[in-house]
Amino acid sequence: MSVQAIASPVRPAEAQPHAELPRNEGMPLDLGWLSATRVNLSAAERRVATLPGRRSVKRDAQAAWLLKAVTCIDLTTLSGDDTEGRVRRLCAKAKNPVRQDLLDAMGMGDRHITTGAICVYHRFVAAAVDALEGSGIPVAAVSTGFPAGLAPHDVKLREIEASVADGAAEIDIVITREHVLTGNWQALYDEMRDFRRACGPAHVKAILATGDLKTLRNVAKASLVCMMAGADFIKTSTGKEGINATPLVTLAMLRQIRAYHDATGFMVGYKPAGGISAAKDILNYQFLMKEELGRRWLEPDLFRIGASSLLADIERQLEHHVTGRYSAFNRHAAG
Ligand SMILES: O=C[C@H](O)COP(=O)(O)O
Repeated sequence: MSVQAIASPVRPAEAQPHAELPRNEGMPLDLGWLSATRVNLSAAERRVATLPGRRSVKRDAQAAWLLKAVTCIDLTTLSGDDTEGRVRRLCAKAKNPVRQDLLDAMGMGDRHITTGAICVYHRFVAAAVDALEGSGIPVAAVSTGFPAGLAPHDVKLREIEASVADGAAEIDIVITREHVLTGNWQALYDEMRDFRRACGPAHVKAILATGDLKTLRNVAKASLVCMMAGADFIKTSTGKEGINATPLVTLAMLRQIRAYHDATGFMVGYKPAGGISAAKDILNYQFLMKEELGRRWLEPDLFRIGASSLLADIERQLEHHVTGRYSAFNRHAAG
């Protein structure tokens, strides 16, 4: 079977793969639901431990999954030494994330594969919007005092508004971890509600910074509160915590997305981010998404991968798939 046959869900970027989903409108804060929320740690660990052994895909199937992953990457640069030049180079890579000769060899040369988005600091939103004009690739901005999220609340709201005014279609906000660590769910709900309102038409991804939240139960509750307050996506990490995205934390968050969908009918997206740099690792996240939430959640409107260096390894794996040889990492500088 060819990559093309397997990867047929990888559609041209300009086409709408599915009817636009209704946005998560949120719901009143339900403290009873929260206090009943539990995570069975040992069962979750067992579930995650069996994942790589049970689902290994090879050759054409693996190439198809990896191409699908490319379409879900929020290609990211979030460094103190970022420059407009670096952001523009990243945008060029987002438009052509995989070499044309490799795509042609896989029968995917006409699919106009792009990354899901570009993710940058507010300062670079306007330049990224300009560089991506006509491509259909959205710009995501990390606002709200990223990565600590400890700026004054009104300053965070102004930052969101400024990013939207500059053309950001998606805003990745960071929550105040203290609200979770002190169990102040009302404060977290109110904060998230305000962020959602400030985003207006821009979609909002709530970064939980799971590595700071101490327990999986806290992660599960914070996920629920952010969804109740209207988050379009929940996202694991800023990439700056000591522990970033993991399959275990993913499982805890996906189970809450499922529970929220069962209760409200709203489909909320998921974004693992931080420390995901190996192609083989992203396959596990994709399998978890498919098994826990279903095929629909593999599309870029419900699944994003926050990563600054994953694309380089995916391209290397695809080159190996096509040519039988691995190239050096320095041949894949961007992404
Ligand atoms: O949101 C995305 C992350 O900041 C990217 O983290 P990374 O540089 O570890 O891939």
